[in-house]
Amino acid sequence: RPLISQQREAHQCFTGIRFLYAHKDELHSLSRDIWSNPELAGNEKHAHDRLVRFFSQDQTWTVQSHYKLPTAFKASWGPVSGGVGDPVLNVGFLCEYDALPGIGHACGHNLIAEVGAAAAVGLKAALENQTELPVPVKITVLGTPAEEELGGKIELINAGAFADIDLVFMAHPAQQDASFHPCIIIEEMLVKYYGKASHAAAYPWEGVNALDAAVLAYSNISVLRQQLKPDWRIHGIIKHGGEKPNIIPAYTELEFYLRTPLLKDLCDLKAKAEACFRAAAGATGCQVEITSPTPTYYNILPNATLASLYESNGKALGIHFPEQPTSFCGSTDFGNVSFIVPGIHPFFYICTDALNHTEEYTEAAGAEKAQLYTLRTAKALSMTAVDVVCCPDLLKKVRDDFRLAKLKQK
Ligand SMILES: NCCC[C@H](NC(=O)CCN)C(=O)O
Repeated sequence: RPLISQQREAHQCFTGIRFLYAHKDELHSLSRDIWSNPELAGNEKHAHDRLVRFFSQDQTWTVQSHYKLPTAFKASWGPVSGGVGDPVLNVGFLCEYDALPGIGHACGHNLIAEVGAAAAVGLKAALENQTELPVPVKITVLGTPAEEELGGKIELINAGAFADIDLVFMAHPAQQDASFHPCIIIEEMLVKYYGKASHAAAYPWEGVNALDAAVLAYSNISVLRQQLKPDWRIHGIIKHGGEKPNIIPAYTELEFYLRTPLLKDLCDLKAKAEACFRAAAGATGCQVEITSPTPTYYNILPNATLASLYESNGKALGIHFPEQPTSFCGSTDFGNVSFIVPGIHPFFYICTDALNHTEEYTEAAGAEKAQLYTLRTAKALSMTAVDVVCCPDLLKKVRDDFRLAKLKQK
């Protein structure tokens, strides 16, 4: 690229970084407030209102609260630069903000909200007053609730919220920095056993024990696990196990998560798991009902160009990317987004060795020392967005990677 374009781009990045540095306390207070008021999937009212206020205070953002879902929102800015009538490039940033039952922000979604908001306002600062961008650029921030459960992004996809977005950026706290980690497919299974109550001492022979069915189901799955491929996962809990020791349980409920890297493997795993659940019903004489209450979360599609840009920008900011990042074997509804819009979902270190979904991670996600890493991640995302909006060749490569990654899934 001509030197003049590179210099202009470097200047834009610098402006974005300086803006984020100047607003670091405000950004920390945003995530700290969300962290102090943890809310479960679909109930993130406080976080929603806080983020809506954050964007509304700058009147250049157009903010839609309760956008398509009660606790989702949309904030849009632009378009800026480009010729009148030119197609607009709409750059999306995602904020998650749901917490976990009992342990608060143990997955650091308060920091995801901060990263998404910070990267968006950083990009806006970088692009403001630009008159020579190759295409007009618009920024859209989507508040995407209910990642830990329900699949808020999938509902937003189905409601058309991603239809006009061209690129999508978010980042997730973990144990290490990684520009890409695949995240695997997940399907939930809810299993209900119906038996018959009876006095457990006086007339046990009259009862049909739904807890026995649940225990057998749990054991069947544990035995099955020995024969599964190393990268498949199946794990669950007994959600309802009866009322009282002297009442033979007439009803029990289990919730299981099934995960595989490939969709075709998920079908095999589902069939094996169902056989385990039905066998437990047969052995105990219970009726069984098996459902999948939430939509399937897909694996994340890689985008090699975005990942390599993110790594270069991250390294320039001091981020260390291990050669072989240890695997984070979780799942996310961002996977579904990655199938419809080119995007990136890097992971970032937050100055702790604690593991996600533990109380120690909750502590770390609210700590001051996570801030340097969180804002550095936001800066790397903004810089990556600047690279793509300033260089049509890169945008083309990003789109080519997206098409190729989808083809490889078939
Ligand atoms: N019911 C969906 C669970 C998703 C959950 N996601 C994560 O832990 C990663 C991001 N929060 C999971 O168990 O993988």
